[in-house]
Amino acid sequence: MTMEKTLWQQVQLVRQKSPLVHNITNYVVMNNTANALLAAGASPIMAHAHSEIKEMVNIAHSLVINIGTLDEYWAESMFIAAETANTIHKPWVLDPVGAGATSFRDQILHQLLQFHPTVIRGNASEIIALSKTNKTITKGVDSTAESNDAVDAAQMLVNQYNTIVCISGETDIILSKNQSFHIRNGHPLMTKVTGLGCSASALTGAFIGTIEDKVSGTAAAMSLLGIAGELAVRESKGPGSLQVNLIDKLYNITEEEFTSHLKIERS
Ligand SMILES: Nc1ncnc2c1ncn2[C@@H]1O[C@H](COP(=O)(O)OP(=O)(O)OP(=O)(O)O)[C@@H](O)[C@H]1O
Ligand SMILES: Cc1ncsc1CCO
Ligand SMILES: [Mg+2]
Repeated sequence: MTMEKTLWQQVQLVRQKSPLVHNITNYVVMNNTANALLAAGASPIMAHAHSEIKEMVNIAHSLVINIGTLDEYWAESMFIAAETANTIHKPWVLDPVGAGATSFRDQILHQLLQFHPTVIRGNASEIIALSKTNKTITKGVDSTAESNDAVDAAQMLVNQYNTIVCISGETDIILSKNQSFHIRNGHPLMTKVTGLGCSASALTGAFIGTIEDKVSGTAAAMSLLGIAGELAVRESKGPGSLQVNLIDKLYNITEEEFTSHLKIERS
């Protein structure tokens, strides 16, 4: 089977299985993230109360931890969730929003890494900062580096934490121990809608909660968002309509659209 077909089958599998994705994410993107998951066929739940975290991780198919609007209470929620996921082998995604911006973020991220995220998805600045907390170049939550600059940093994270790393940007680069993907879909206007990286992480959660091959699942999730994004841009007047059109495209995308627009290389 071609890679295009395989990844499309995974998109369909998420629609059929409708995985429950437990998100501990930030206040900015909760709504868009839940809508992106629903549009792709998954079932989102946002929950962070300490009293319910363990049960929620147990019933969910996957967990997504996003430190965007971190505070002390939520940090503890994240530790409980990540520890539970690691213990019961539930796949989980770490989105290190704003890594390197403050020592608080870096400290929490360092602790979360000890629970071996299945996938880490961040922009290039965040991945670099995550690997070298002593030399930070993150400026807020937007990337100031290119995906390529972050490859060495990502490789280090892959080896040290036995994880998959996805560096998002103009090219999405997915690295694991034995294979890598470069995906050249998406559109620059996507950086003008808040939280599309967060949606990428959440979709990755839905796919790794459904698909056994976590690297391929990550590639399918990133391909879906990139293609849906570039097709949605064609129907948009600016970031406002893009946000809405992207949700529609995640829901409506056809096999023909997916397979004919996919720009992916595997190595
Ligand atoms: N310059 C670009 N050209 C084409 N597509 C892009 C570009 N930048 C981002 N994208 C698309 O947007 C997606 C989200 O990636 P991005 O790196 O912007 O996330 P992020 O910085 O974490 O965003 P946020 O923190 O706002 O959620 C990428 O996977 C890609 O499809
Ligand atoms: C703008 C912003 N600030 C904290 S989280 C977030 C959403 C993008 O990650
Ligand atoms: Mg981000």
